[in-house]
Amino acid sequence: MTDAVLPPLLLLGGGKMGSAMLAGWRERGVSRVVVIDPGAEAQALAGDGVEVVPSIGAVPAGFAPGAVILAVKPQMAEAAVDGLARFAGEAVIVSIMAGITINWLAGRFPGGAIVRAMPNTPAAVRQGITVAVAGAGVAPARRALAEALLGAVGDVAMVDDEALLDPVTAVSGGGPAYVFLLVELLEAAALEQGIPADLARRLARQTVIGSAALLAASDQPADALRRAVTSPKGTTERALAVLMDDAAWPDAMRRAIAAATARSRELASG
Ligand SMILES: NC(=O)c1ccc[n+]([C@@H]2O[C@H](COP(=O)([O-])OP(=O)(O)OC[C@H]3O[C@@H](n4cnc5c(N)ncnc54)[C@H](O)[C@@H]3O)[C@@H](O)[C@H]2O)c1
Ligand code: PRO
Repeated sequence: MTDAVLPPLLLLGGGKMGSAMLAGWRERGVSRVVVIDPGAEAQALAGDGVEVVPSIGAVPAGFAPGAVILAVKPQMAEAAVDGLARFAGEAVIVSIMAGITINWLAGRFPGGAIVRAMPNTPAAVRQGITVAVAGAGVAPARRALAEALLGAVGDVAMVDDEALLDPVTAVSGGGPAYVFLLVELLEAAALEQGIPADLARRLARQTVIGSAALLAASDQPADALRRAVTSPKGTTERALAVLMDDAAWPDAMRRAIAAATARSRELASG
């Protein structure tokens, strides 16, 4: 399905994630996209078959999208989807909003085919990973279209259990933030050890970029790649002993993921 011709699309919210996905659909040769976004910045998305309108009322008359993608903040979902239900007869509804459940969406798109998904920002460079779940009774062709739209920006895993979306949001949805924090912390620690600022930044960035590329290119798991860096009685062993002291890093990561998972569930309950 990933090479299939994409139908006209309606995108609600052309912010960070919406615009990243739009770039992927453009690469796949989508013919027409209407983006609803009242923000001035979204105007930059217009051109080459993409129209940007400020409200649902301004969607061109007769426009019949094959999919409606919901990419506004969960807190504004209620107001933002008002008036969109009329598209649900023809279109699959794909939501990427954190914590917004299929049940909630079914209340706003009665009888609609709904797919709930959680992508991440590496989608902007087509290196994302999205986990998605289709609502009950979504026809295979609509499910496949949703998968193709999400697959335009990276890997996709379809699952059957919607409850998985909360920990997925914590792990891969927010995951890039934890990696970028690592870059920030590495840079700060380098500065503290007297490395000049421009070199500290270069070292921190390229270490994470290079490590990710090595992981991608290698057939070895992460722990083997870690061991390959860690010489017995060497410097890395000393550093890892600090990070793992009292299970500091494992414990912090466990608590962080549990906290984000709980927040995703909170968003779901309103
Ligand atoms: N940023 C991430 O890492 C990430 C990852 C996965 C999922 N998500 C989900 O994607 C959604 C969008 O997040 P984002 O980071 O792109 O946010 P964002 O703030 O960058 O984008 C939201 C966009 O919605 C627009 N908007 C506001 N009100 C609107 C309305 N009534 N109608 C249409 N558009 C409206 C804003 O102008 C903005 O451009 C959220 O629900 C979030 O949970 C985000
Ligand atoms: N960003 C969104 C949030 O922080 C969802 C995952 C990544 O809520």
